[in-house]
Amino acid sequence: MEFLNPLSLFFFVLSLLLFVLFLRRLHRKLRYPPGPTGLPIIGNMLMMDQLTHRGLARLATIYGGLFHLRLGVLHMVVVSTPDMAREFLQVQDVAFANRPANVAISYLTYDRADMAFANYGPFWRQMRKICVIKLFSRRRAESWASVRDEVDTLVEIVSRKIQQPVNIGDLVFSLTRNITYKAAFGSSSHEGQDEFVKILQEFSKLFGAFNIADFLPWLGWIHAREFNERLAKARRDLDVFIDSIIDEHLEKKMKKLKGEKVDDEEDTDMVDELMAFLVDDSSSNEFDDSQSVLKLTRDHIKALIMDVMFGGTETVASVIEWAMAELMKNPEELNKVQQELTLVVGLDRNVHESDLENLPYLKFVVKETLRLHPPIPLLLHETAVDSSVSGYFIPTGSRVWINAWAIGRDRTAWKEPDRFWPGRFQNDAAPDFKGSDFEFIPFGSGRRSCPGMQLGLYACEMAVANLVHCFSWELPGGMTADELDMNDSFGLTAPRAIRLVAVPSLRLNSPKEETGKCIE
Ligand code: HEM
Repeated sequence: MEFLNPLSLFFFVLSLLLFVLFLRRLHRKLRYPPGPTGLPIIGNMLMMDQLTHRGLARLATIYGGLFHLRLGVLHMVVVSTPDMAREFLQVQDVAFANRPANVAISYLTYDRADMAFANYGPFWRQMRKICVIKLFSRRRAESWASVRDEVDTLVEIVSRKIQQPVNIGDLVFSLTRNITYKAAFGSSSHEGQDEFVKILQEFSKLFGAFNIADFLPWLGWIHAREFNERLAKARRDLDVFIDSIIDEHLEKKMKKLKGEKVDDEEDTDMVDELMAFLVDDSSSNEFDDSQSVLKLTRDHIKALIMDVMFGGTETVASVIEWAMAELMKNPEELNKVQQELTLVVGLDRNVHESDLENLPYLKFVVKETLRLHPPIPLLLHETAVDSSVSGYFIPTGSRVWINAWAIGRDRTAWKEPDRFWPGRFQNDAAPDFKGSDFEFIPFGSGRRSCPGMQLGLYACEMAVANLVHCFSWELPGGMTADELDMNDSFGLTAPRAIRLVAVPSLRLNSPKEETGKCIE
């Protein structure tokens, strides 16, 4: 046979050898970062239960500050040190500025018609500009006023529960829901809030639900019908809810144009701001790069409102609850903040916005809380192009998880990293969270960093300041500080696993008799 001809055999073996050498070179060139060995096809999917901020921090102690996992068809790299974070968020940030989205997220954001899940590019840039200028800026007084109003209401509620156990966690979660709801839809539509909260909860569950189609698309038929029906229902519910609010706003706008009288003439909410960009719904969601002014459809408005609700609710509530828990756990720190408040504000009124700039220790407490308990512990990015970091290959479409929680506790960057020690920020050289100190990135850094930082900080500082200034707090049932549970739970955010309950007593001199509200 021709095959057995010695010359042919020689060439066959030679080409095989060359091919193997080529593959080995290619493999060496395309070396993924180190990581645990996976199984064929499913890769490291059996390790799914370890993919929390704590689990990934443990894996980083074995595989290093940059490691690789494969989850079915997905490549995933995990970043756990400040230096690596700088590489991804600053040195090569354009390559890593996309956002990953699973099947549920794509569907529920109207095919990424929002800002938080839009990929980096002209559409995202325009959306971000609108959000920063129109929704979150300091000039948009209504968003900030809603913080003040709701914090006043919080103080009033607690004043009615003196010497009774108060579920601080529940209270601050409804505080931040009220703030964002009011800022988004205006005070007049407060009644529909319970219904909207249910829609949000279902969205949140669906965002995080395990769906095999995300990892092994050819097995997507498993549970597909049931899952897709749930997705469709959730989006329908949101459509009905926000469409009716948009219609109300359109009606109000028409009346104003005709010179008719409308309620809340002066108030503008986020829907009002976004409606200035609304075009006829029959136009598609597609973004035309040449557009100089962004035109929004109803779907864009719905998706953006959901960004605000998700971005601004759990994050802020989680920081307030953790700050209060750390202060209860560390009474000497609580004492220091209260002394500062007494000195600056006095004991005859509650804390005003203008006081905040004179309350450095309060700000250190919020910073230290953000370091130990960043509400978004994992920053989720995606690679836009094939990239190389520290000589390792990271293919297009890889999930990049930046462990802000682990980085905030990095032993090489922080002294006594597990201790709640706000005084560490007293030093002028201490890191700041504005995005250029990569050991402290609770708001992210670079292009995809948080656009709501100022508003979020303001809400955290106002709430914590007023809670500790207007009241003294004790743990319930004789519980000691050492017994207070400090475990967190894991999802897109990392709130306390067990809600904080504490007993308030009045701290200020003269509460108003009829309402119990602190005197102004
Ligand atoms: C203490 C409060 C807050 C913290 C710690 C926080 C943290 C973060 C983080 C870590 C990111 C992702 C950064 C990245 O991927 O690199 C983010 C993004 C975002 N945040 Fe916040 N956030 C807070 C408050 C808010 C508020 C109040 C709003 C809105 C009202 C908001 C809206 C958003 C949006 C829309 C994004 C997506 C930005 C984009 O993808 O371009 N956040 N935030």
